[in-house]
Amino acid sequence: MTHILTATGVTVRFGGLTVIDDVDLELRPSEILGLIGPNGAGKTTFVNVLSGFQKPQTGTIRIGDTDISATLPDERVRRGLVRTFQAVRLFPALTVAENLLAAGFAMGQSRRAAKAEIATLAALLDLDGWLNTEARALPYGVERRAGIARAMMAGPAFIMLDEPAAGMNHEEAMAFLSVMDAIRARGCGILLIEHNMDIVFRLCDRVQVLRSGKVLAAGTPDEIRNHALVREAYLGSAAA
Ligand SMILES: Nc1ncnc2c1ncn2[C@@H]1O[C@H](COP(=O)(O)OP(=O)(O)OP(=O)(O)O)[C@@H](O)[C@H]1O
Repeated sequence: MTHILTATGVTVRFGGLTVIDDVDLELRPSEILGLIGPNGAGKTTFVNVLSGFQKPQTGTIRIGDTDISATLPDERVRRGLVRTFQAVRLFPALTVAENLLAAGFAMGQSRRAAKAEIATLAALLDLDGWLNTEARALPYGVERRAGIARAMMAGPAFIMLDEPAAGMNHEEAMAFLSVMDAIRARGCGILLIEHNMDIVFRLCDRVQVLRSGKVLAAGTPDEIRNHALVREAYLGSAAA
């Protein structure tokens, strides 16, 4: 059975401010869904809700038919829903391999199983030459790939990436495109928060646009690129 990640009717208020207003979202296996919108639109807050770090006022999160709305972040990871953060949070004094091993142990994997997974992910994410480097010494793009590898140690069905290409140079951003394709090829659905529209339009199967906590538009990259409201509200002349 194909499980879909579904969020329905999510609303989040901070004091009197509604930052997410009745938002729905669906993510399928092997799909890359872009979540875009201006600063403060509510993208990170929405990922916090999906990952269990933010309790919404209303709304339901499901994987397949299972309602996971009441579960804690760790439980969601065990159910196959993982995320990365805008700031990569590796243990700085541990090597990349040690960081990944720690993530495997946290999932209850044996040393042997974790090491096999590390080898697979290192090849997938082009980390082979970096496994014995301390996290604090990693170049920026490599550090972000290591953060994704750590999240992938859980063997997720869905991964949510919060601005994974922020601060990457052009070469790193292009390498990042093939990393996303490799993750998708494993059957993993990807929710991608990204400000780089070149990356979003190249990678995503569908794009959902948030503005002021509401869904402004949703569709294929072509539909979004040509959507009058989106062009006006967000893309401006950059979409031309
Ligand atoms: N813990 C909080 N308490 C109060 N307000 C918050 C909190 N977290 C976020 N906000 C507000 O909620 C709104 C949405 O913020 P959020 O970070 O989700 O937007 P975003 O779309 O991810 O923006 P960016 O692209 O800048 O990361 C903003 O107005 C922000 O100031």
